[in-house]
Amino acid sequence: MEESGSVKTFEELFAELQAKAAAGTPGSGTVDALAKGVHFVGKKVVEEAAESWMAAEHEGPERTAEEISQLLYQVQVLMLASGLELKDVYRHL
Ligand SMILES: N=c1c2ncn([C@@H]3O[C@H](COP(=O)(O)OP(=O)(O)OP(=O)(O)O)[C@@H](O)[C@H]3O)c2ncn1[C@@H]1O[C@H](COP(=O)(O)O)[C@@H](O)[C@H]1O
Repeated sequence: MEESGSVKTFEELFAELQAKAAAGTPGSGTVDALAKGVHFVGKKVVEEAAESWMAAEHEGPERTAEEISQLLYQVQVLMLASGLELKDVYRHL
């Protein structure tokens, strides 16, 4: 599964989402999700976790990677919705 072109890292994505949340960027799905709140975002996390599991069992590595990327995104939105930064999570690793 070689990646061509530019690759966004976990840290880069979080910085991008933080900036959009702080600016309230119009048209941002992240800003919209944050406005809906923790309950809405939490359900998205569970949904993407389930889809990652199903992809891993039935759909192969490429689809699994795609679903996991969405799970990582939703987890980051949940961090923002909870007022957390990456360092708050990393200190538990
Ligand atoms: N990586 C992601 C990402 N992964 C998933 N998603 C969102 O999560 C949703 C879930 O994907 P699905 O295909 O499961 O969604 P769906 O079932 O078709 O649609 P839903 O009903 O669940 O919305 C997508 O519709 C996106 O809204 C993401 N939205 C944004 N990003 C990244 O976040 C950055 C900021 O995005 P904006 O805030 O929208 O500018 C972008 O540059 C992207 O790199």
